[in-house]
Amino acid sequence: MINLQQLVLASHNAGKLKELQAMLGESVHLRSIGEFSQVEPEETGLSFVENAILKARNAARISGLPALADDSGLAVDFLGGAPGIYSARYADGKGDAANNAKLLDALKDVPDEQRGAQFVCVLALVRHADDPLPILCEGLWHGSILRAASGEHGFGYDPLFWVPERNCSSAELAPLEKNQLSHRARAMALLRQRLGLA
Ligand SMILES: O=c1nc[nH]c2c1ncn2[C@H]1C[C@H](O)[C@@H](COP(=O)(O)OP(=O)(O)OP(=O)(O)O)O1
Ligand SMILES: [Mg+2]
Repeated sequence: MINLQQLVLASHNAGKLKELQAMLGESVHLRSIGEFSQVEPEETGLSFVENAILKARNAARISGLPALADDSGLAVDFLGGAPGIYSARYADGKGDAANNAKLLDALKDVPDEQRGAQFVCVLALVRHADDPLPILCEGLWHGSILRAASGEHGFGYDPLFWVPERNCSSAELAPLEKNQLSHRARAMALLRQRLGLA
């Protein structure tokens, strides 16, 4: 059994930490890998699953604790699933605003009906760095890409992601609402089931 009192989140993204901690509730305390190291591992995998496992193993090795990793991104239909696993690096590491500007530009001549996209989240949980059986859970969130940014909540591509079931952007959702609908929420619901927390 995994000791969830001492679980490290293998992420340097404060937005993910906030959302995942809110979903897990107070019974699980997520410690940030930033407490142990500021060095981010190179995400050399070719899939969300590979990168999630790589980040989880790295954090478990550094901290000596069980580790949870989140590898996520935005897959845009018109772009053949790009930026996908490269979402964080889409504008060569210049950050969220540059990523969003590049995406708007790539889709500037694309009509509404071809602007479909999915947020993807893979969670990987390892008991220790060499765990041969990581727990893997995936969540998808279907929407489309707006023509301009809208909303102040969330992080990353949220201001560009239209949520059809709520008729607003993901950055216009209250945090509690995003945490019930998102790709991350879906992956976490599966993880909770697997861990017997649901
Ligand atoms: O709910 C979301 N709302 C908006 N944008 C999102 C979301 N979820 C992932 N994203 C975007 C942010 C980043 O461009 C990429 C994740 O990249 P990803 O490598 O998994 O995370 P990261 O580098 O920010 O932190 P870390 O690797 O330390 O966990 O997808
Ligand atoms: Mg990353």
